[in-house]
Amino acid sequence: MQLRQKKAAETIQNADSYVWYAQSKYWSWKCQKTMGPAVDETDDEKRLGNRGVQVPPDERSMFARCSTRAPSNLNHAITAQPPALRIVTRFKSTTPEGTQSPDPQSRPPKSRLSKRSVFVAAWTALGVVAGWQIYNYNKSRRDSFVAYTLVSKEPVSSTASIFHLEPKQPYSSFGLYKDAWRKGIWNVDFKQPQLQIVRAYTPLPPVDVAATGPGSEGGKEEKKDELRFLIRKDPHGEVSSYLHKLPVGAEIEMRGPNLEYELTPDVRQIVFFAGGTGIAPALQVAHALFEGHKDSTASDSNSDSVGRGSTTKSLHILWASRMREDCVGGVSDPPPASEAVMPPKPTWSGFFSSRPKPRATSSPTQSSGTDKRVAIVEELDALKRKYPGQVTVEYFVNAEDTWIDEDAVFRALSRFDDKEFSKGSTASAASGHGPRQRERQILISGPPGFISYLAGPKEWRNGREEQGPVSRIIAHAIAKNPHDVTVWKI
Ligand SMILES: Cc1cc2nc3c(=O)[nH]c(=O)nc-3n(C[C@H](O)[C@H](O)[C@H](O)COP(=O)(O)OP(=O)(O)OC[C@H]3O[C@@H](n4cnc5c(N)ncnc54)[C@H](O)[C@@H]3O)c2cc1C
Repeated sequence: MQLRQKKAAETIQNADSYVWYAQSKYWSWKCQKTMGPAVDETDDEKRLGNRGVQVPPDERSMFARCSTRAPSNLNHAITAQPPALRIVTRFKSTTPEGTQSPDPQSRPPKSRLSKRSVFVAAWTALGVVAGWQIYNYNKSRRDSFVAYTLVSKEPVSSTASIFHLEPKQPYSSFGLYKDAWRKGIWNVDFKQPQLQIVRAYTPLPPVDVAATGPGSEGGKEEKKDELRFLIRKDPHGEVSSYLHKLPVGAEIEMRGPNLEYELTPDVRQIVFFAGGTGIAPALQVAHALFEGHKDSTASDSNSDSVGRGSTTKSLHILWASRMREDCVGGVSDPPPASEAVMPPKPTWSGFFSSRPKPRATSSPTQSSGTDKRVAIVEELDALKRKYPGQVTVEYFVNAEDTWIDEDAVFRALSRFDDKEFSKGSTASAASGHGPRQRERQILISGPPGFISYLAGPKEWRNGREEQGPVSRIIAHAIAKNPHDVTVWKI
């Protein structure tokens, strides 16, 4: 400790010597004479004058030689001194040849050090304050409602439309949303102003014009600040029926983003179970999985942080709709060629006796002949074209008696490639430990009944909604087709 203090004092002395040396040279030049120490006390007094300028003894000697004969020069000398000199030389530590280090007692190193400390502390404090202000600014933007305009409503089916919204003000929360798109699943709150109630809605990812193609049915250009939402009309629901009644041009108050699920860069394979408008989070996940972590990759935009290409990523979506009109034109991808072994039929088939008996099939894998496709199906098809073989979709339509049952989950698990890791248990799957479990995820998003039917309900604990244990169809399927996988109920 003492040694460190001594070193610091030496450094300062060296720096000071450099200053004095430079100053003596400057004043020698200015006064056209060689500098020297004051000859006696009177000379010293004269040099300092009565200006109350605090000049250390050594410094006085330098200014003085000049001022003894020409007192006006002292004035000039003090004001004309280069102001930045001391700060600049503070960082120099060598003593110029032929100069003497000043007496350390005359310039306590502590005060010099504290000046620098004060400077550094001031900048640090400024940085902290600025950071805090930015955080608060973002938080207040997130927590306060912002006015958006409903620019168009695009009917998807008799009960659902895609709402296109633009911010009323040119400033907007675009920056906040840009970050959210990269992260994973997020939503915003819409306000019903008369009742002062809010409901959450999930934005659809930006339209990829290149993938849909400007000439194609889905080739629509999206404005930078625009947000789109797939909103189902519940005739008895307060906010959804209010939104569906709004005319184009109406104002909607929105607050967000609220991040629900963060997709970490190590996630490689996802099986996504979507129920109804739960397809919106599935599209968000597709966006985050394939586009979200591109920035963090070093040289190859197709490589992740551990050097594997984005071509090793995969997403299989199982989308269940009530009616065919919600997914018109959707054609299921065939199961993978390697998938051969089907699980034994469940012995507990009567378990869901209150429900229609599930059939272990998704909707047809052949096109029905009609070219008409609803907007969401077009977007899913665009994803499949952009990431061939990596994005696959199965459609289930309850009205056509196709259900996501245990066989469907079993087959979906077979899409997790890399069989060498195909081991584990339901318990470990639910715990979410181990690198493989982070790389492979099962996500379930939809109405509470849908989540509960597939994996058991979420649970309320200490005033918070928690995941709850993974049970039912997903748990049974994992038990029969073991994979290290993490299950998330969204
Ligand atoms: C994170 C999140 C994201 C979401 N994203 C979307 C999305 O992208 N798109 C979308 O369409 N929806 C989404 N939702 C659902 C949405 O938030 C609303 O819940 C939905 O629109 C219905 O709200 P509402 O106010 O219209 O209905 P509510 O008024 O909440 O009513 C819902 C249903 O409950 C019934 N009900 C109400 N009160 C009673 C009562 N006392 N007794 C019996 N029944 C009652 C109503 O008849 C109605 O059928 C999301 C929900 C969450 C949590």
